[in-house]
Amino acid sequence: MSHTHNVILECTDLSKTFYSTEPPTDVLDGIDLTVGDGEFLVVMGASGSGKSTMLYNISGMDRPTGGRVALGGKEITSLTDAEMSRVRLTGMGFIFQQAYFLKNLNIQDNILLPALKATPKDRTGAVKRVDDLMERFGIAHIKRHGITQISGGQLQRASICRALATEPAILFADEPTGALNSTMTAEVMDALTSVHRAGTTIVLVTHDPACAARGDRVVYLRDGQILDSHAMGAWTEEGAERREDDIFAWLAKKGF
Ligand SMILES: Nc1ncnc2c1ncn2[C@@H]1O[C@H](COP(=O)(O)OP(=O)(O)OP(=O)(O)O)[C@@H](O)[C@H]1O
Repeated sequence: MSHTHNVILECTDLSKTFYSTEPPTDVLDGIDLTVGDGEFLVVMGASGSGKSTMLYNISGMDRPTGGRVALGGKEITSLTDAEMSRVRLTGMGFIFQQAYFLKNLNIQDNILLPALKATPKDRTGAVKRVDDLMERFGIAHIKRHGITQISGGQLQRASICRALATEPAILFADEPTGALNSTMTAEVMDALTSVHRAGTTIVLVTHDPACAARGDRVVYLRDGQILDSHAMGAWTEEGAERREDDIFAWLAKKGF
């Protein structure tokens, strides 16, 4: 984390055990993590190292077995389910490998849903925010399309619009380019770089060093622990290739 950043998210001694298995599965084992306000943090690690589980537990989608998580200085681990839902709806945005959109609504109405839920009395404001976002991410012309009528890259940019329409302080992304070809991956990563430059904090889980190169810092997970952290400074198009090589070399040393 850059020293100029204030802390937005802080996890202390976070652990997660699944008791649904016999024997129980320890997945997160004493995670200490600080994310700076406005930081673009990348989470990497081998398959099964606990990346998704960590993302779900730091974002209140799941409840850790131990430890605490504070968002903006406020502990969220002890909130009720209803309080937690409200924090997720108004303070956080989420994107996943698959866009969870409703088939019977067009793209614009899908993007509008969470924004209307967050501010039901301000439909005009929500529509304006959504229109501006769709314009900014190059999908305004397909707003009346159905979700099966657009490309995977457009669908993921729509997911980004939906996540940002509530103006969250932090955006969590779990392998958002995992199902995309390299052209669409670049489109989505350009969108995330723009989101980051506009000041939103991002936590991105990815397997792809080219995507990781967009971040300010990469943490590496192994067996549910943060093994190492690699600070990179701000991404530029000119420096992209060198950063990617640098991440490759860093990962190779960990046997990735
Ligand atoms: N609900 C669950 N019940 C039991 N075990 C689980 C559950 N969810 C995840 N796990 C286990 O936790 C471990 C970490 O899973 P997780 O999905 O967090 O890893 P990951 O690093 O994101 O992997 P990938 O890169 O393959 O997505 C795996 O061994 C997985 O089987």
